Amino acid sequence: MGRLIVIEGLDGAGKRTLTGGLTAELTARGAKVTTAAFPRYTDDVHAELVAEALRGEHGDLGSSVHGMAVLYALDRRGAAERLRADLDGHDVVLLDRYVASNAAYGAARLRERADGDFVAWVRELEVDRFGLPRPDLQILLRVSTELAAGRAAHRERTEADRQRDRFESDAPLQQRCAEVYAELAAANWWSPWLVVDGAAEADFAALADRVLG
Ligand SMILES: Nc1ncnc2c1ncn2[C@@H]1O[C@H](COP(=O)(O)OP(=O)(O)O)[C@@H](O)[C@H]1O
Ligand SMILES: Cc1cn([C@H]2C[C@H](O)[C@@H](COP(=O)(O)OP(=O)(O)O)O2)c(=O)[nH]c1=O
Repeated sequence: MGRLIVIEGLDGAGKRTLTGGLTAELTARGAKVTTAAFPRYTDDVHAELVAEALRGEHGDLGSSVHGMAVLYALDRRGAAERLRADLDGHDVVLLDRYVASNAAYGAARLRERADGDFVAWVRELEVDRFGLPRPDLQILLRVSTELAAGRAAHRERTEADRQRDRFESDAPLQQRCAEVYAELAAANWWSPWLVVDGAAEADFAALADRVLG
């Protein structure tokens, strides 16, 4: 049974970059690694609906925090069987965003904290009801909202298909989201967390040690 490792953080925190670097380091050590990223915009109809709602389609769906969260959750539910198979066949499965993204972004939109009703609702839905695999480690890439926004804006200008959506360009929302993430990590919500400074160059060797337990 492989280890399920989740990378969380704001848009522009460096999750994709860390996923790539960590995969290279782990593979160089001989580990069998596979990765996935949520939302699975091109592979799942629920994630497709999320993208459309973020563009203003589907009436008031995009303004419903719970409605959007159910779609993100159904995307993961549809991936659960594949995730379990991947865990059976690999040493490490690395995920770029998972259940905690739903908790952090939804709570931030509702101006709640990590100990509020929304985060408890996400846990009941995705953990208790959908039975999604529990991560062995959740890594929070912590960066200031200014740095994350600066990186995301730069990426938006230089890479195709990396436009920020309206929530990702909302600085106060990102700030509240960062706070909920910090609280989730401090509480070791659902499983153990590791907080990493995303402003610096990542220490892939040290991280790989933690990932391999
Ligand atoms: N540790 C880092 N130091 C400097 N720049 C970084 C670092 N990590 C990522 N970046 C850059 O910041 C931008 C956003 O990174 P990315 O990995 O796409 O973030 P995310 O997946 O969290 O949205 C990219 O242009 C990337 O090259
Ligand atoms: C996976 C997930 C993402 N989100 C939010 C976080 C981001 O604002 C947004 C999109 O995720 P993101 O990973 O930033 O996708 P991309 O950069 O490819 O557009 O969705 C949730 O609210 N709940 C979730 O479960």
